[in-house]
Amino acid sequence: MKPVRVGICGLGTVGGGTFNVLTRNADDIARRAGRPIVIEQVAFRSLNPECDTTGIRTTSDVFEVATNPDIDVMVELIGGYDLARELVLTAIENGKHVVTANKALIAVHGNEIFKAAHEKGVIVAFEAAVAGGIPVIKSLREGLGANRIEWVAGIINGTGNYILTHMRDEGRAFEDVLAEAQALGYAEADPTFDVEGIDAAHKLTILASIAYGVPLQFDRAFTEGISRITAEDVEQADNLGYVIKHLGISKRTEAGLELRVHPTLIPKERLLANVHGVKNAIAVMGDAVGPTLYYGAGAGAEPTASAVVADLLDVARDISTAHRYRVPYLAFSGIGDDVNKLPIMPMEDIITAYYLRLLAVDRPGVLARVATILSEQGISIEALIQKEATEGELVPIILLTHRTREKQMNEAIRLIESLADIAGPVTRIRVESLDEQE
Ligand SMILES: NC(=O)C1=CN([C@@H]2O[C@H](COP(=O)(O)OP(=O)(O)OC[C@H]3O[C@@H](n4cnc5c(N)ncnc54)[C@H](O)[C@@H]3O)[C@@H](O)[C@H]2O)C=CC1
Ligand SMILES: N[C@@H](CC=O)C(=O)O
Repeated sequence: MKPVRVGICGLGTVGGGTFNVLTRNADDIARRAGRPIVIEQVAFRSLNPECDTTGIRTTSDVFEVATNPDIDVMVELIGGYDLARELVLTAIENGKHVVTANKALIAVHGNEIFKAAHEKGVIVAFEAAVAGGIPVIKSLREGLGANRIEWVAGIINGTGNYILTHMRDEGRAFEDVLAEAQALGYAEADPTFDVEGIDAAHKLTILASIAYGVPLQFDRAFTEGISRITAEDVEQADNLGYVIKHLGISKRTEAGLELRVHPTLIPKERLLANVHGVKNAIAVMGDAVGPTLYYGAGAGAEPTASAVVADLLDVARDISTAHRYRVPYLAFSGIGDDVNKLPIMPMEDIITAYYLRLLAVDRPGVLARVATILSEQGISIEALIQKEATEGELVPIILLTHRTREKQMNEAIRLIESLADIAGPVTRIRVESLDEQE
């Protein structure tokens, strides 16, 4: 059968991995796809020393690939928003299928890109955009296609989980572990995307769109990163029986969809609490199947390449089918008026339990004043740790609350921070028991 001809744009971590996996496993891939998948052209700024491009057409102009009539599928691995958008739209305009690992691109410009692809009858596949090598998009789109999805929750940033794991287990400094994750090729070009939760919010936006059949709404996601987590929080969470993980959480509720990314206390015995290093794990609850869990490498050259090449295999199989019969890539059906109108809930309406850490002046009555504020907001305390005070020092007070509405907690924190006995901002970490979820 006629080969599928691929053009790769970008030969960095993922581009290099994709090039090497496609080359090394060419025979197996051809057997699985029913036809060979060949690299026709590669565009890069500087050659990746791990890739032997001998005999392959190369260029420094990515648009040469997007417009090359000898190419069936363009693989976008340059990253970023604007140039990648222009490149992908050019490839679509030129009738090419597109495979990308670029979650920023899909989360922010996906609605426009899918509309263009739908009109042109081409495929835009993006398995590698969420959770590296874990086939969670395929699982949601196809394996769980019979289910009404109730919630999706998971660790979806490998760099962040790598940092939290090594800070906890080895007591290492944040910056030191981040530099290591960058050297290993896990981090984004701008690592603030990893540590401030933006990358995870991109991924959660994509997962929610597929899970519930809603348009991509990155601008509605609540996003908080791990940069303010201290060693003290990690230790106190441990004392209370919890582990701090950075989670993306999306739940279907009667009021709409929750879409939130933030550090979270999870009970130590939960599966997600035991996912370490660069590994990601996503739990999905379907009404028919119940809870399911997807686990594996969330970043890195060849794990991510595994997902990119899986998309190429899908494209190779799908292009022999009329496009209206293909599994829709984004939501439930074509891009049009029939999209699901489930609203994204305001963060103020989210209900969860909280871990609070405050620094208090050691004076009689301070705890009573804090407890009164919480009680006046209808918030009850589940556990409390107050450390011994040393003369003249501020005392950390750790509180674990029962579930309450975010709006009430915002007001309680505002009032606590205004007390003369309290120094500095209150640290708040949300708690997910995941009880009803696993
Ligand atoms: N590194 C990882 O583990 C993962 C990365 N991704 C995504 O994959 C994409 C690529 O990421 P990495 O490979 O890590 O980045 P990278 O920075 O290692 O590679 C990007 C490559 O594209 C090249 N490039 C950029 N603009 C170009 C242009 N105009 N013309 C030619 N070459 C150009 C750069 O020189 C670089 O070699 C990003 O969208 C990223 O979010 C997704 C999953 C995992
Ligand atoms: N920077 C990302 C790469 C994969 O998506 C991460 O660390 O998860």
